Amino acid sequence: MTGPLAAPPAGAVALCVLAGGAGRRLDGRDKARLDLGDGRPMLARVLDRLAPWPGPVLVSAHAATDRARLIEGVTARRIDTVVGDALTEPGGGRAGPLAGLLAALEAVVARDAAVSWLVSVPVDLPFVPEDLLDRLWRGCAAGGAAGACAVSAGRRHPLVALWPVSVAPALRRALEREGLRRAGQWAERCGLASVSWPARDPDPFLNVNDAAALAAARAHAAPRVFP
Ligand SMILES: Nc1nc2c(ncn2[C@@H]2O[C@H](COP(=O)(O)OP(=O)(O)OP(=O)(O)O)[C@@H](O)[C@H]2O)c(=O)[nH]1
Repeated sequence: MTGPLAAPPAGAVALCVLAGGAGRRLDGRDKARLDLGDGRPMLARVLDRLAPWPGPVLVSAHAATDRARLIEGVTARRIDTVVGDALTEPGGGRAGPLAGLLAALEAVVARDAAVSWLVSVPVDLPFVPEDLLDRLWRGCAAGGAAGACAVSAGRRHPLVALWPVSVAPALRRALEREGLRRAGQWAERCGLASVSWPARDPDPFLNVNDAAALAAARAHAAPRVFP
């Protein structure tokens, strides 16, 4: 980043919601479509919390053909592009979230020269903080880093991060030639600044990975009914 700008230039930061997972710990349910009891699919919830996003909005699916299923019930939200994964495992299996991140980075590099950064957010974070871009940006600028990654309760969340789009070729090399798959390793390699969020209940990065986390998220998200 050149100079600690107080805010990103308009249109310079894309958003990518990663939604191409298999959801194995939730018996294969599509997390993007989970309703926490507030009448919205989780993808809509995440987009609502981060709206209005001041740049292109992408959703990363495993295959671009997943588009119709993914955006059903979400059409009132702004989605500029749904991208399919940039690579798969031999046989067509999922290569993991970094394959989705790469697809999004390559898509914005190819289509929009005004975009220099991209924020990735997994779709299974229904309480993602509304000040995500602001704090990641300021943490990145303050640390003189290339990008920034969210931390809560002492844990790094390598997929909740601000990336310079210029890392796309290096990410492709790492995925294809080294077989790198772990997001934490990739974040480490990019030298991202760590940006901590204050503790709160629920944790702003509560991750709906399994039945227990889904129950906890539902307890926090459902509209309260007062007698
Ligand atoms: N585009 C894309 N996104 C993925 C892929 N694998 C995981 N993700 C997304 O990355 C985020 C973190 O995924 P995980 O929780 O590790 O995996 P998951 O598939 O959602 O769940 P499990 O199968 O239970 O591990 C979620 O938002 C997923 O939708 C993939 O192969 N491609």
